[in-house]
Amino acid sequence: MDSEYAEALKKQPLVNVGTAGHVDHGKTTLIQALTGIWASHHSEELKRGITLKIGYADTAIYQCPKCPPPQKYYTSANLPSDMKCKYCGTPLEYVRKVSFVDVPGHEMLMSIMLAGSAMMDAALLVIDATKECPQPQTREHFTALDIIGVRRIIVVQNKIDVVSRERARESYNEIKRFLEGTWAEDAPIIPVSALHKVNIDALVWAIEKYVPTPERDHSLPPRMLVARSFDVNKPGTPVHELVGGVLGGTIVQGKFRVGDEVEIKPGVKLKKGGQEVWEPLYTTITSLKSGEEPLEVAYPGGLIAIGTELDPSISKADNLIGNVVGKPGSLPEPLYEIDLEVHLLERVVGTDQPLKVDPVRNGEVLMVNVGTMLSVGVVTTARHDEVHMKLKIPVVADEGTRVALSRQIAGRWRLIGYGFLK
Ligand SMILES: Nc1nc2c(ncn2[C@@H]2O[C@H](COP(=O)(O)OP(=O)(O)OP(=O)(O)O)[C@@H](O)[C@H]2O)c(=O)[nH]1
Ligand SMILES: [Mg+2]
Ligand SMILES: [Mg+2]
Ligand SMILES: [Zn+2]
Repeated sequence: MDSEYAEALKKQPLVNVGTAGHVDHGKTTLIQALTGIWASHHSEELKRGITLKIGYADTAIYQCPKCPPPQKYYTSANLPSDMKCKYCGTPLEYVRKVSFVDVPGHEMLMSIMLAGSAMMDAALLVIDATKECPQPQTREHFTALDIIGVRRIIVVQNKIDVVSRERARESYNEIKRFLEGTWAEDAPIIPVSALHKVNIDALVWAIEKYVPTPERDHSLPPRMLVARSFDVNKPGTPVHELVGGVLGGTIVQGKFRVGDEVEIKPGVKLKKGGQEVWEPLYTTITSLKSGEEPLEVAYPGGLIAIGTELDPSISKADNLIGNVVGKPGSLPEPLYEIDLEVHLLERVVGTDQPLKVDPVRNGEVLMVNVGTMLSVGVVTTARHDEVHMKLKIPVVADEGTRVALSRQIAGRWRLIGYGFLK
């Protein structure tokens, strides 16, 4: 391990754990129990009590070297101020930082869940023990994790504070039956109360056991998926004090350094001779941050904020969501048309009653999720599993990348399958 990476282990999370699950099952409450942070703070989210955007919160995990698991585990959310074990008084040891990516469960917000899952190394599938399992978005998010390739999950059976012992057992059996015969059949199931912070140490233990920090090849050309973008200047800031646009996202490979030249693709939309075209942006990284921690070099893991010299009006209000950041010349060309090898699900799982998935038809409009990019396109040819589409917003991805496909059914986008980019 090089010394720069050893330093990064102390400063930034190097693993992302996401949430998944039906609306109101307690995903954001669980992230708060783990991190101490309410990750869903936009005014509209607070007003409506539902998560609308991708949320983030980091936590640091500590352990007591003397106590057994799960009691030995602590997080930033319950760290004693004297940094000593509350059972035996031994000074606690730092283990690692973990970043949590919180997604909405509402059926209307499936595209945001798909973008969020592009950033996850593992997921917590949160299931409300008071409700029969599976609920529609329990099924749909579970399928999405499979499609995006997040095949490391911990099932969190939540709200055990409000169920009888009998219902808890029944709920456990429903979960077991739901997972039976799937890739997640042996996933651990941890009962908790996110609201009352019961058994959270057992969940931290499961995260330590089942979600190791991924080993990555840091020599790959760097790439970041943009999940947020901002103008961080307060209104009325004098021109000479303005700072450039900020991009928030997760690095999927390689590492970025302050001072690096970068390209951002597909970039910004322009009109040229009546045609909409996207022009890449070029800029220099002026700062890097993981949470509040300034970094010289940033590795995959957590939400990294990249400060740039871009005109902040370009990056304001999440304008650059879905873009990919890399070294100039290293990113694939934006694709305005795509060829896909399509694999449809047998059933639409996000509806109340699962429906059969009809084949892809010529002329129909599909929603396409690639990384954090959301686009829609018209199918121009569909022959068996070969589909050609014209996209409204171009996507930037390598050959072989998995693309999630959704179709409007009764006014809602429903996941129907995936395709490989040819
Ligand atoms: N009794 C009880 N209530 C809980 C628990 N966890 C969450 N809740 C409540 O369930 C409701 C929904 O919680 P959220 O954390 O917003 O659920 P969510 O899954 O993030 O919801 P969306 O993001 O909108 O899908 C809130 O009223 C929480 O207080 C729990 O362990 N016990
Ligand atoms: Mg939420
Ligand atoms: Mg809610
Ligand atoms: Zn102890």
